[in-house]
Amino acid sequence: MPIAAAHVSSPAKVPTPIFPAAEDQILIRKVAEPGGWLSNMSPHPVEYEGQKWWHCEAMFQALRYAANDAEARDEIRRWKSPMRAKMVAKRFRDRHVVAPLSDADVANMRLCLRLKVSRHSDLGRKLIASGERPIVEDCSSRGRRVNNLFWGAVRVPDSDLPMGYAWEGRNWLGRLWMELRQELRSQS
Ligand SMILES: Nc1c(N[C@@H]2O[C@H](COP(=O)(O)O)[C@@H](O)[C@H]2O)[nH]c(=O)[nH]c1=O
Repeated sequence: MPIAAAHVSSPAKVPTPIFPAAEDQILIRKVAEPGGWLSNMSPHPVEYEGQKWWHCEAMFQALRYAANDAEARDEIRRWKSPMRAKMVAKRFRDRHVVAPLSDADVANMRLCLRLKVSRHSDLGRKLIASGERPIVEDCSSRGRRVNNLFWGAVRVPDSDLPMGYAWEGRNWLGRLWMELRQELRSQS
């Protein structure tokens, strides 16, 4: 699927959703933690249009740059450390053709997750085996920043709820994983 150069748009100015925490939820936090295989920082290489990426994070960050912006894309692709790739990507941010947190950014994230499970079939099986468990990128320790509230969610204490807290955030990463799980299940 070719990636069209997308155009800069801002995320919709609508209130951030609040949703319940569930006892059986899978949390995406650090790679070494149980849900870490769902993180874009996990060491699962992906391939796209003949190029190999060490992890989804680098590919995702690079897709914000034009396909012919070799300087940005190649520099991001060099780094085996996902945090390093993410930080290096920021150097070129004035050349973004895909605006962070835009619809095109979400579409790119969807593509990264698909490539990850298509190359690592064990992850696809693990995803299906997770049944209906909600998947949430837990960004609580990183604070209420706009990107955290977009890709993930943060805990909001609420002593009236069974878990003692709810989530605030759009949780796009978790939602895209749940969408892919549904799709894989319907194909299996
Ligand atoms: N910001 C962050 C993580 N969040 C990840 O960063 C990506 C979004 O990048 P951006 O929109 O540029 O902030 C996306 O993969 C999201 O899941 N993860 C981490 O371990 N540590 C971080 O500090």
